[in-house]
Order: sequence, then structure tokens, then C-alpha cells
Amino acid sequence: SAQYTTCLPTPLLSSPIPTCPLESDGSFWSPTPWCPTPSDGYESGPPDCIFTTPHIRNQGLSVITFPPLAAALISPALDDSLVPSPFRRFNTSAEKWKIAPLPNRGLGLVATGNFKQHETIMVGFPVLIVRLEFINGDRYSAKNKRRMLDLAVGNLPEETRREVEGLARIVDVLRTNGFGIEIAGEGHLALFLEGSRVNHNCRPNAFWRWVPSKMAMEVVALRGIGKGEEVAHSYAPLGYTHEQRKAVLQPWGFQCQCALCAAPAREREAADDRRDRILEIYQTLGKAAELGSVERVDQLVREAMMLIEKEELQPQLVEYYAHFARAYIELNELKKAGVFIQRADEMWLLYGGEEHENVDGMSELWKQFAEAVSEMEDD
Ligand SMILES: C[S@@+](CC[C@H](N)C(=O)[O-])C[C@H]1O[C@@H](n2cnc3c(N)ncnc32)[C@H](O)[C@@H]1O
Repeated sequence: SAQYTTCLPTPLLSSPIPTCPLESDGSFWSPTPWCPTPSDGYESGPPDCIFTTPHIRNQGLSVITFPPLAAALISPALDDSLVPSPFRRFNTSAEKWKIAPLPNRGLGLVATGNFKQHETIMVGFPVLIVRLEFINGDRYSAKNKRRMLDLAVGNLPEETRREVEGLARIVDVLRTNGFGIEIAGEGHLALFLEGSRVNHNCRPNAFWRWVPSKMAMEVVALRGIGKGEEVAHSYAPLGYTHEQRKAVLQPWGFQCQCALCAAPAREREAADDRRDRILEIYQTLGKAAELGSVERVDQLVREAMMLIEKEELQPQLVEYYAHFARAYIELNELKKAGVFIQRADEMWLLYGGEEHENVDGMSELWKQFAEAVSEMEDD
């Protein structure tokens, strides 16, 4: 159990390594970060360390990750006095939800008031963030992983610790209840106390997004939600057929009891047919040049939008609008392309927030569009 001394302020190092990311930040974490040596044969690269800040958001946060990534987390988002009130825990008289028991699916999130489409329902702050490859990889033995996770949870204040332990065995909890987030491009699993209680629905009325600058997860209404309704998001990618969803949900080990899965076979098959057709249109539009005519593209675009609406898959429009735009660019129908790029931009903002994951993808698409416009002007 060696300390990762090169990155911690220590009186034994008279001149700390200047690029060390924790050199000035070591004092932020308490107790002092602990960095066990990885298993034999896996020592190269930085170790995973346990970092805890015990008071933040009234609940504390423990992180298991590389030191530079922990350093990257230290930002104004971690200063309770600097984040706006919706992003503080126990903020709020304004909360319109409760965690309550539901038939056949344990606890879940239930609306105690009405929500408009796209209104934020719940804001959650993680209590535990763990590097994905720490969990999935072999750098630490299963025993050491468990020990480190127990210690990370053990460092948290008693009340938080009890709530986390109430969720189940911690490794399983992370795998089934953890939300995938990125820190400086590296995948991590984040555990939220109340957020972990949100159940799955194959035709969800909500979605969640990670807001890096606030270190928070937001659950947002996909459509209007009435008082008393359960709020659920989809654990599986949207748009999958019944069989595909079953395969993706298998690791969670439950039989989905949502309305779509419980619907009569004929209804489910009709939904599957629509979902298959949406995908088929996507593929056909990927070869727009072969379609030859703008009218044919118009028809397919209209059909896809109608099916997406029918299947309540609106968040997929972010990707579909961009795809329509690319098809129109290919056929030099630039006015329509521009309209769809604009809409894709708006949808990304709506569903992903200002810091959405496709900022680069969208600017690439705008660039492609600008090039097509200038080529056309040259002709
Ligand atoms: C992330 S937890 C959600 C909170 C959980 N209900 C609880 O009481 O802690 C995921 C678990 O909830 C249950 N669950 C979630 N959605 C479900 C659904 N649509 N049908 C049946 N069970 C579901 C399953 O047991 C699943 O493994």
C-alpha cells in the first residue's frame, strides 16, 4: 500500500515535481488520498487512488480514479457557496418528487406535482465516482477492489454511508445503478442516492443528463408529467425493438414490467415494426446520392419523423436531424440542409444542455455545410 508520494505534498520532497496535478490540491481531499499499488505486472501508469471530500452538498463525495483526473474535478462546481441553489442538496421546498414503493419494481421516483415538457424534475449530486476501468479491468484484484470501494464509502459521513449501504453490495450497485459519465474523456461510473432509484421504462417520460460544470445529474421531463405519475428513464438506448431491449437489459437481471413490454404481443410487434422501419430509413438516407431525387428524401424524412413521434422517440431527433441534413447536403439541397442542422443544434441543447457531448460533431456539420454553400457559390 504505497502512497503516490510524487503527487502529494510532502515535506520529504523538497521540490515537488512541478507538473504534479495534486501539488496544490492535496489538501482539498480528506483524509489524505490513498493509493494502493496495482497488482503485479500492472504497476505502470498512475495508480487509482481514493479521494474523499466529506462535506460537500451535505452528503460528501468519494472518488476512485487517477490523481490527474481527481485534480481535474476540483472546480467551482465543488464549492457549495458558488453553485446555484437548484444544484445544492436539500435545497428545496420546490422539489416535486418523492421516492416511493411501486408494484413489482421496488422503489421508484414519483411526481408529487405537475411537470411541463423539458422541465427539470430532479437534480442529483454523486456520492461516489469510480473509474470504469478500475471496476472492469484487472489492475487490482477483486479483493482489493472491494476493499478500496468499502474504504471510499467508509470515508463518507455516516448518514450518506448508511444510504449507500442500503442500496446493496457496492460493486453490484455501481454496475446496476451507476450512471456513465466522463471526466477529462475517461469513462467513470457515478452513484447518486436518489437518482439511483429511478426505474427503467422502454417508453420513458424522462431522460437524464450530466452537467459537468455543476457536477450534477439532472432528470428532465420528456413530455408533460402529471402528479402521481412514476418518472422513469430508459436504461437501454432508445429505439430498440423488444428483443434488443431484452438483451441490453439482461445484465440488470430483471424482467421489464413497463407498459410497452406488458402490452399485448400484437401491439409490441407493431412498435417493433415501426422501430425497424425508422432504422431502415436511417440507413437508406446514408446513401442519399443513390436515391437520386430530393422528393424521395423528403418522403423518407417525413415518414421517419412521423414514426419517431408515434414511438415517442423524440430525443433521437438530435441524431436524425443531423442525418437528414447530411442527406440534403449530398443532394445539394442546401436550404433544407440548413434548416435541419439548425434544428439538430437546438435539440442537442435541449437534451444535452450547453455542454452536450456532441459540440464537436455539430461544429463539424456546420463546417461541412459552409463548404457545400461556398462550393455552390463558386459554380
Ligand atoms: C437502478 S434500480 C432502480 C431502483 C430500484 N427499483 C430500487 O428499489 O432500488 C434498478 C432495479 O429496479 C428494478 N426495475 C427498474 N425498472 C424496472 C422495470 N421496468 N420493470 C421491473 N423492474 C424494474 C429492477 O429490480 C432493477 O434491477
